[in-house]
Amino acid sequence: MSTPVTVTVTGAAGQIGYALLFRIASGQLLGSDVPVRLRLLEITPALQAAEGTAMELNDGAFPLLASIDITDDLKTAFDGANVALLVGARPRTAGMERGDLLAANGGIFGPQGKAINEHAASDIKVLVVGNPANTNALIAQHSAPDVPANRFTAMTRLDHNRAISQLAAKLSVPVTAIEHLTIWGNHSATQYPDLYNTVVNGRSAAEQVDEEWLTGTFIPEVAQRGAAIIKARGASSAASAASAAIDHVYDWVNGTDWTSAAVVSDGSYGVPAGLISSFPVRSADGEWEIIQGVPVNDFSRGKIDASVAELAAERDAVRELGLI
Ligand SMILES: NC(=O)C1=CN([C@@H]2O[C@H](COP(=O)(O)OP(=O)(O)OC[C@H]3O[C@@H](n4cnc5c(N)ncnc54)[C@H](O)[C@@H]3O)[C@@H](O)[C@H]2O)C=CC1
Ligand SMILES: O=C([O-])CC(=O)C(=O)O
Repeated sequence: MSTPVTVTVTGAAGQIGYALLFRIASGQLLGSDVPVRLRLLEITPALQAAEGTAMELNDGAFPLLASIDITDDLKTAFDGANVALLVGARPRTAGMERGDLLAANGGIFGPQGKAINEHAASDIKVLVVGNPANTNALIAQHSAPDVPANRFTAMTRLDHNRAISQLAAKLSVPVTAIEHLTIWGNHSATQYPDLYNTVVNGRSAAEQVDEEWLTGTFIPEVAQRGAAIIKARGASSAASAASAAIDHVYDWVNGTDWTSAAVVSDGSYGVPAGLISSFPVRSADGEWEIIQGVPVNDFSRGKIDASVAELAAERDAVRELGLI
């Protein structure tokens, strides 16, 4: 058994937290031989609910769960953290303008980034799940100038997994037959799931589906899947979001040849350096690397540019608000 890894989860009493914490405790986040210390950050009124979740975690008698701390204090939450899952965010409510949403989230992700800068372990890895995830990650990253920028990531793995599932169903193949799928851009309705570079049983996926399905069904259904889940369930995706967060961190720590993650752009594929955008990535030795040389055709170029333009507009808006 290795030494325990400290994992901080914000918004721990929320829906995603409830699905996520049990999977972390069971060893699925880091590996079946890695003990974890959980730090649960919540706002003060939700501390009691977080205590309830902690009671249930204890009742799971997980062999890998070394300790659980519950707090509303940022320093306590991030002190010595090796992995931070930033799930808690301010949701958009009726009548709220986009600027208000960004400002409210700046008030959460700015101080959390600062606390990570000051108190987290030197190997800290951050995954932002709370929406708008890419721009919340950008705010946190800018508030942590001493942490390497590439430690801040945002989640597009749920979109990636949704796209794999939709394609597998369409082609009547198992999900394991699908390789090299990429989500580009923002975790929003402008995201672009790219089938031109996706390979299924050794052949291009785009060649195995008709163009009408690709543009008229697949792309919008992947991009709007979150809204479809809200309509059907009466609540937003929680277990699937938690599952994708597990996949993202597991692959970051343990390595993968190809997946999708929103990482800080180095200018690859014409995405302005500094934006946190989804790319095809691989991971080795605990570091994401943007996969180079993926062909981008004219159709893909237009879709990627549109999503990246939205990210740039969000960046400009938070810059105007003084959040970065
Ligand atoms: N990137 C992605 O693919 C996905 C992102 N999401 C986003 O994840 C976020 C969480 O979703 P749910 O768990 O369903 O929401 P939820 O509303 O059930 O839970 C959020 C929790 O965060 C807490 N919270 C709020 N502000 C906080 C702060 N400053 N510090 C610590 N905790 C705080 C709340 O008290 C609440 O318990 C939302 O922003 C949602 O839009 C959801 C699904 C997919
Ligand atoms: O819109 C939401 O809160 C949920 C979300 O991001 C998704 O399901 O992709």
